[in-house]
Amino acid sequence: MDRNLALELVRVTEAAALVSSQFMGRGDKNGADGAAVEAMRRAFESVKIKGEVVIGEGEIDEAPMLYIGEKVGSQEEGTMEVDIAVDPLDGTELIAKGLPNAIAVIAMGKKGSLLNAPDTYMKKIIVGPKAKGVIDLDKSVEENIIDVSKALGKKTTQMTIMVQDRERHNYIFEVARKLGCKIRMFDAGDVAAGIATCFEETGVDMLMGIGGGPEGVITAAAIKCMGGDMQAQIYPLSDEERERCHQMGYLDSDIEKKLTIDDLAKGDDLFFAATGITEGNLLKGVVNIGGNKARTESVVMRGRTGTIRFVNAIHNLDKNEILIDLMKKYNME
Ligand SMILES: O=P(O)(O)OC[C@H]1O[C@](O)(COP(=O)(O)O)[C@@H](O)[C@@H]1O
Repeated sequence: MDRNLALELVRVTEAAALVSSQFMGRGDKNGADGAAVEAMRRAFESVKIKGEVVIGEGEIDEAPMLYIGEKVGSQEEGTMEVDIAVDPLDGTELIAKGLPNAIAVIAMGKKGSLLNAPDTYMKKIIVGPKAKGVIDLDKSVEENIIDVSKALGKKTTQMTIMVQDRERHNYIFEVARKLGCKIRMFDAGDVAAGIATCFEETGVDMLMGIGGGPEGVITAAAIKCMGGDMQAQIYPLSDEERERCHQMGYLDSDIEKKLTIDDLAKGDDLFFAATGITEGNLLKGVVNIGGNKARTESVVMRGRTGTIRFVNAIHNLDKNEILIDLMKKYNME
């Protein structure tokens, strides 16, 4: 895949971010999510690919748009066949409350490259390039922290670990505190949190914990593009989630399996794009700059070359048809 499709994808994440940002602080996470999905779906129409959604908004009977199996992109003959993983709004609670780190995000890869993960929880461990090859989900939390600290040439007291602020992570907090690590808790949005491990300026050395499975696959594509490392395990937290895995053809033995970054996102024909919706660690949020214009910041990655681009854009909201149509639909003109 020679074309840098990620540069086309950024227009799609920008559309979702611009639209969902209009819902900031309105306490309406479903409205924000629905609008982001619709904006992303519409923006995809102009991307010249034969895409199929492998990670999306749910099964066909659960989601009207961007459902698993939906064909997206122009679908023209001769265009590339690709797997698409979308999260039009990662951090629905964040946008509803106007909190940091909500993003619109897409990962894309050659057909068959992205794991068709069930919409259940997933255990994850993620590090940047310097600690590639040392993480192992079969090891204890303590061993992983110590091995990563050695790879980074840091004492454990100099390490910063990103962990979602949930009771289910108490075992991680306990060990990390015993080793004297700093912990950066986040409330939601583990794609943005995972990616932070690969940008040294964020100060984040690793992420550990149990988050969304779909988000795990999307994160893996980005981590692969940046040369970092990730391991995961599908981790149903209820009988209902386990049943969902079975319905998707996952046996109990598959659920137990340790997934490497290559199991999550195969090869290097991978693309990733994310646009900030609310102000974040890595990306600025959508900012209205007056004159009915808004500025967005996005990051775009390509697996084959490992190029990472930050894209700043100024959008003329009077000419943005997707935004205009959706604001009418949601009575937010
Ligand atoms: O403990 P929770 O809230 O179920 O969190 C798990 C997942 O929820 C999120 O924080 C946000 O998900 P939504 O955008 O669907 O609300 C994900 O990034 C994360 O993987």
